[in-house]
Amino acid sequence: MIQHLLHISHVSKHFGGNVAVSDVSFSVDEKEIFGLIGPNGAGKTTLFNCMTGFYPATAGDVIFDNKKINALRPDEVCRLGMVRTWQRVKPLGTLTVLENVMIGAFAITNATRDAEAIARENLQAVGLSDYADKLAGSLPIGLKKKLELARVLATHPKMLLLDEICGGLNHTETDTILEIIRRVRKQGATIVFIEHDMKAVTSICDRIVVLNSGEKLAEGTPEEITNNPDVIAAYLGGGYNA
Ligand SMILES: Nc1ncnc2c1ncn2[C@@H]1O[C@H](COP(=O)(O)OP(=O)(O)OP(=O)(O)O)[C@@H](O)[C@H]1O
Repeated sequence: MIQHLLHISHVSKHFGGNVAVSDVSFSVDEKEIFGLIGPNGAGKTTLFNCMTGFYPATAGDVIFDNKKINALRPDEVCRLGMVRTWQRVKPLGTLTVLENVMIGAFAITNATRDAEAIARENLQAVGLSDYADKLAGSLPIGLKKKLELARVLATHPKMLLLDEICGGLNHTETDTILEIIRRVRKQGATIVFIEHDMKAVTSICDRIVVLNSGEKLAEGTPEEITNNPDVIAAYLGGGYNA
């Protein structure tokens, strides 16, 4: 039976007088790849921050795996199985690639040997095994994004929140990341994906929510979203060709 793994219920986030997210509700099912799209400043990252304990929501509830997680800290949310990547990837540059991924693994084990084994497994999963001993700071952006994926995968998440994981990548790098995401879903994870690259979004997402000025503008399949006149007017532009 398909179950909602995540339920966002009437979530709002205000920064003083600035309403960044306004009364947004939607649900994500187990093993879905779910897209969160919208113009710059629409509130996508703020919503991720409210979901993962980095910001308290001003109003509303975040229910993950049947638990209300509004008041939890980011590390507590991570231990429950929801983990995020950052739009601007910031690995610990003076640690090796392996050590960076081990930090993720320490969310699920205290044993260094186990953390190393989990880290190596996930470096292999993203194709970074050959870079294990390199300093993370020395990697180009495409490999840093893969490192970011390996780090969150090492926490063995039920749900991954990916914030522009394809941002700044070329087509080949994007395709590789999308292939990894498909594989991760096949292995049982659920994915929420913030992305501006509409080709990537429509090729990988089962369903999409569109935010605009903090409000939910539309929800549907990629086909419904790319043909929605309100979404075309607010985000995709008149020249968009579904
Ligand atoms: N810490 C903060 N303090 C004050 N305002 C903030 C803060 N974080 C975000 N905002 C504001 O909230 C609104 C939504 O920003 P947010 O970064 O969530 O949008 P976004 O959809 O992720 O945009 P982008 O696609 O450019 O990343 C913007 O007006 C932004 O200036």
